[in-house]
Amino acid sequence: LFDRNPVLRNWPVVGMLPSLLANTARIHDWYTEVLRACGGTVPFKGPWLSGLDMLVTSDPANVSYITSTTHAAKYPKGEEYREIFDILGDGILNADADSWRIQRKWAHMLMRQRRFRLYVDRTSRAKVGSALLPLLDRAARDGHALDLQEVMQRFTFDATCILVCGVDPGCLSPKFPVVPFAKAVDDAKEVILLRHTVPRTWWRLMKLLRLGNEKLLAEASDTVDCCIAEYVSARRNELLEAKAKKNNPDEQKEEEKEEEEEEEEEAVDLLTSYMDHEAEEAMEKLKSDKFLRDVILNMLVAGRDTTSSALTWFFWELSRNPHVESKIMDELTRTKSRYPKSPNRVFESEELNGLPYLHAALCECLRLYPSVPIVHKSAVEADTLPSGHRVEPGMKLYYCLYAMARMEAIWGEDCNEFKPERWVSEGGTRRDHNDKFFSFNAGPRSCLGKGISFTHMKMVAASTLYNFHVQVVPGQTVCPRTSVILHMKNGLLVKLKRRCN
Ligand code: HEM
Repeated sequence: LFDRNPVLRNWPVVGMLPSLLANTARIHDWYTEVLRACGGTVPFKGPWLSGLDMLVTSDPANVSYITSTTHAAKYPKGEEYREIFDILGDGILNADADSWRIQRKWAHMLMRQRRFRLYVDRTSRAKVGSALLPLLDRAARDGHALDLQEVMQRFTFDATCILVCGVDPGCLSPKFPVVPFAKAVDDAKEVILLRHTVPRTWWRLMKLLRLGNEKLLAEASDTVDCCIAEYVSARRNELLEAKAKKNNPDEQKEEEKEEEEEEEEEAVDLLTSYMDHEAEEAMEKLKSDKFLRDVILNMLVAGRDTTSSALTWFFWELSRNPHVESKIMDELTRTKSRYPKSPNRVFESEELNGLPYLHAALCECLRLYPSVPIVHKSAVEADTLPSGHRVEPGMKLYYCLYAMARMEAIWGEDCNEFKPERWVSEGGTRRDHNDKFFSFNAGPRSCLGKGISFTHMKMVAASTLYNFHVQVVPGQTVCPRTSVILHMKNGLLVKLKRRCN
């Protein structure tokens, strides 16, 4: 089949690698074409003895199987993934087995606490009101074009840093400053992508010698370590001071008085939650500097680019579907602001819960543009997938979510269209797409930040749309970049116009 298949040819010795290399620049669309032509699952053959063989699938039955509670342990991230993403240390994104289980348990517990959820609501609202809207307002008054992708990346870097470590790095300032921490994370991402395209022995050698891209990665890693160490030590000192105050009866009384006056419920970032947790004994290992460094970096990586990618594609789709924008505006204008005289309306988290059409439009955006377009797994034992394909121990498995969204057999003839109605039911949002919507992964390794990301996305989308009309500058080529995250290749230039509400 493959030898005759025009989209994926299996050559002697080099296998299917030439086809892959020829299509790297449009990898997601190419995988879509290949998977359509091959019925949804295809064994990819790399060059002989290269270890590049893998099974690529967009079959929802396979993905449900691989991610299910019963089978997930047979399909971990694996050693190779851990080595490529070594900058993530032993963090949750990189971990398997017991290490993953313990981290997942604690992260899940701390992220579900009311004080953390309050912190997410308050800080994202504050960031939208104090940084995002003023920046858009200035661009609207000056009439100059902005790269919306850059704006969204800067917003989510700050917002995620704030909720993870309680520090605002100030990326989203009018002059778009270079923030070493953010730059280091970006540099690391680029080099990690390149590691996927060269033989392992080659980049291992470069790493050992600290040469070329590997030198850049090593420097980025040093910067990340340095910045996080500062955050951790600052927070430790603050907590020590707070504890000392608590032990001093006079100061404690003063504090209680202040707290009564403020009458605001406590809200804290994730780092403080880890350090301040009552189960001191059990948490001792989890409070080490190395552990906290890995938690911070993994959460930051998990939360930042995923949310900004979704928001950028969302505004692009609205510009192509004005009827969807009108429906969202209808929904937004039906809600009443508590501060009608404020020049920039920032939505409150309670208001965001009552916007089913906006929710549906964001789900539809994540269906067509899954922020993580390809998810990697590796098999630990022999198995047969629901599609009938055989899996061997050590085999790599890729599931392509971008391709899955574009399969008529899965989403119907209109699969390529942006249709929020797919997600609307009489009672609100439809829940019956769980068997084919995997943008937040599924099963025991499903995304822990889904709720946070919806808070961020809705806060940004509602507040931006309510105050401004976002006009995409015509004549741009909009397509995905070849990256582990579904960024736009050339960014998205927009102009803003203030709305008269
Ligand atoms: C639109 C936004 C987001 C999308 C589409 C998304 C998607 C995903 C996906 C596909 C995975 C599985 C990745 C894999 O196994 O390789 C994942 C895992 C994860 N996500 Fe998200 N994510 C988003 C936002 C966030 C945010 C804001 C946070 C937290 C700040 C977060 C925290 C995590 C964590 C901790 C995991 C690892 C879970 C585990 O392995 O047990 N995510 N996410």
